[in-house]
Amino acid sequence: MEGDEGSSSNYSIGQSVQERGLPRVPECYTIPPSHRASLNPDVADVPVVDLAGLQQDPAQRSIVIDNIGNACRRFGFFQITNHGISQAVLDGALSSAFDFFDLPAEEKLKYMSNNVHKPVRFGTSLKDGVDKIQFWRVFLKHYAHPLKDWVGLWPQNPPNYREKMGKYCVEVRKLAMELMGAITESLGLGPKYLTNKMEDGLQVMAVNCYPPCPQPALALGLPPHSDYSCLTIALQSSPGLEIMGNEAGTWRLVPEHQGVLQVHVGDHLEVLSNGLCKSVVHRATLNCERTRISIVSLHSLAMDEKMETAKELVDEQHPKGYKGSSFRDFLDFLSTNDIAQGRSFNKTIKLM
Ligand SMILES: O=C(O)CCC(=O)C(=O)O
Ligand SMILES: [Fe+2]
Repeated sequence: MEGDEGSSSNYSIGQSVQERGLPRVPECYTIPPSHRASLNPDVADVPVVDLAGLQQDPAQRSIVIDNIGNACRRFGFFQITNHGISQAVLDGALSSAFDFFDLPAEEKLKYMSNNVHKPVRFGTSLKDGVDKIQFWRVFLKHYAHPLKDWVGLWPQNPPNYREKMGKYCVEVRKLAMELMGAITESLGLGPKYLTNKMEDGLQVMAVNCYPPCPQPALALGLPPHSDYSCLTIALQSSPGLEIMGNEAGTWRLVPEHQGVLQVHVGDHLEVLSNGLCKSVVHRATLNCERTRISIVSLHSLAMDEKMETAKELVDEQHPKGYKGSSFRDFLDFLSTNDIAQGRSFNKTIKLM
């Protein structure tokens, strides 16, 4: 997530839960009952948008654009099929991520850092010893666009990580650009409204690994948050993502469909659209059986480029609801605020 909560651990990351011999978790260190996940969650009824029509005649294209626009306004979230990224590329990215997290701890700890400004960093929310396991996740984050500027800093191990993850990053970015065009078109701003700014924009990959958790009902993988991006595209190895329904506090599990990708409206798209699109609040839940990986591609404007509300969407009835902010503003906020404690950058940029 573009927001995380410290990164230190006494665990030797990559060992199985059994090898770590984790004790049971004292109640006082688990998340409060009101924030715990159900082990039998309701399933979300979220749109699955078939992107094939985007390449077809104008009538087909406008149906797909309407579907995307409606999903962004109603849910801030949708899933996509026929997105053009082959199963082999998706599987390659996932397997290189699994291989990375399977490496011996020393190899991963080379990238360990708490500094949120670092372009490549490894971290963990398995906090400070065996007691405090509110959040049960290890992650690797790295910048990805332009690939040639960053790929040389990515892990050299496993040996195919750069190639397999690099291929996925390039393709998923192309897809994000296409989706952003469709979304700005659905807002009446035209398909090229953000193209130039997105060309120079950031792509940050959050590769998350949630090892099996002995008590998944007492912890979470990631706390509730919305992404500080324009648009996020996520690929997961198995279910675990939950989104908040329109009624606050109602969590729904995103159902699994083979080959499908998940699209989240991020805070910056909410700002651009003057609140017409809502960034989706989501969290990652855990299970006790298998490791889950999610590969999250966050797309935003350049580091110092402020996202402002489109003036075309502001009038007397719809006054500007947000102040402009850049990705760097967010990182600065993150380095001094603990998002796991409920601090949200999004709230600080709302004018009303
Ligand atoms: O693991 C997931 O499905 C969610 C990850 C996420 O929300 C993030 O990295 O921002
Ligand atoms: Fe997220």
